[in-house]
Amino acid sequence: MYYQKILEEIIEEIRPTLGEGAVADYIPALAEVDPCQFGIAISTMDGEDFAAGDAFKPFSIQSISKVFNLALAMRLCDDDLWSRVGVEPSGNAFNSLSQLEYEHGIPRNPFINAGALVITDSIISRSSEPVDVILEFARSCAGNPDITYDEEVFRSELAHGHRNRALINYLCSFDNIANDTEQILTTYFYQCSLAMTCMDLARSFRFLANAGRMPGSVSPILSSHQTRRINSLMMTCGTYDEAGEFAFHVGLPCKSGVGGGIVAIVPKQMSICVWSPALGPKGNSLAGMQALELFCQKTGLAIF
Ligand SMILES: NC(=O)CC[C@H](N)C(=O)O
Repeated sequence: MYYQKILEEIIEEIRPTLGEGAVADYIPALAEVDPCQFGIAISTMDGEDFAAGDAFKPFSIQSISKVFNLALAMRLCDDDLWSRVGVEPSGNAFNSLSQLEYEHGIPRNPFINAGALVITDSIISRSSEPVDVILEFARSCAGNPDITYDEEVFRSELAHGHRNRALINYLCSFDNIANDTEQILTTYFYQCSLAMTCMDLARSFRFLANAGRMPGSVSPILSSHQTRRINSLMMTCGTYDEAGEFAFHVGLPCKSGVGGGIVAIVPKQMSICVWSPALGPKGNSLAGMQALELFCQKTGLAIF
């Protein structure tokens, strides 16, 4: 009940600021979401779940899906990835084009859009039905067979994803794409449109807090070495050009999405997901970041 009380306290403290910031309107379907919603969920290593607010309401996970995709790609073709995508924070917006030019088509990391497109491309090279494979992976991580893609969000992004289309063509010009660009975009927009709840996401990412293994499961999803690498990338690159602020104020590996969700990992203890759709200027949920900071202050949990 200790954690439940903390989550309730956080909601009370956050409530006056809900709605500050702006929803991501460059994807029209996301512009219609009520900005004042807020949910938070925790799933611990000993199998306890805690939730408050809108924690059971599905939302568009957007770039949080890049963690699923990186984990899948590391399972399928780990060694091939790191010559095609870097591991440094970009210091630029997640959808920036300019850095690709002077870095010769090698995206800085797998969590900016250019890097995620390369990762999706590598999954397509190894699987005949990538859209199904990604959905099945998300469902099995969450332990929820009802998770689906949100077709409206998918179609909205497919129709308006001009920057991603520019990025993939640019990557092609540097010979860093192996498959059909429309198939990669379709797969990427589907993964971004996954609709999941805070509770689904908190459960899904417990393997990242537990050396690659879901608590209670015998078969690991990733090795402990691979898991450490994903956590490191989340810490340094998971919230784009705000990763320094997150490390400073929160102190946990985090991954955000423009749907307003943020997942955070407390190694060996739990996975946390917060969601509130209104974003700050770097594309991260404002209330979500505040909630994670409050959580770490109240519990003293942090990796340093
Ligand atoms: N940061 C994000 O969540 C961005 C994901 C979004 N689908 C895009 O490609 O722009």
